Amino acid sequence: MKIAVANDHAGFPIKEAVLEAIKEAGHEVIDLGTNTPDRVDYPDFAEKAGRALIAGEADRAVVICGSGIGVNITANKMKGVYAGLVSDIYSAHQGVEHDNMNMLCMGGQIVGPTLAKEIVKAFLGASMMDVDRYKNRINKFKAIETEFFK
Ligand SMILES: O=C(CO)[C@H](O)[C@H](O)[C@H](O)COP(=O)(O)O
Repeated sequence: MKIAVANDHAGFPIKEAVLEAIKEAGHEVIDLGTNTPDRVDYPDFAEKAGRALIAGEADRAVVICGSGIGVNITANKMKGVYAGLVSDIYSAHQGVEHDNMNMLCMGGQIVGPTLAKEIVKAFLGASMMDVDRYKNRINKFKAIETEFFK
């Protein structure tokens, strides 16, 4: 898969670990920055990753800020982006399996590089489960998205 990666200055410290995890799992990185510790604004980077998903340039995205909250809020304003704020391995795969999460958000000030790698690998290794009740719930949140976002 092609995986978009975007982060602000506070996500930068775990970025290298995230890139390593994606490559080790056999996927291609689309690096959307930032690539220095200089202060930037997280919405600009969450937006880049969301646009890459919506345009079909990326299959999934990993986005990092300090807490993960700013990028998570921003990304979920974009129709077609289903972002989850994750700091544990179970949620990293369950979010895909049950909820079709296509963007993983993490906090670079919350999650260390070793855990971040495991989270990314769990996210990328997961697929949406073919279970009617999960699909039905997704259809329900997409109906809400259609009503409120357009
Ligand atoms: O965590 C964040 C938003 O949820 C950001 O990454 C920043 O770390 C946070 O807003 C603090 O910003 P600062 O410019 O580094 O003080």
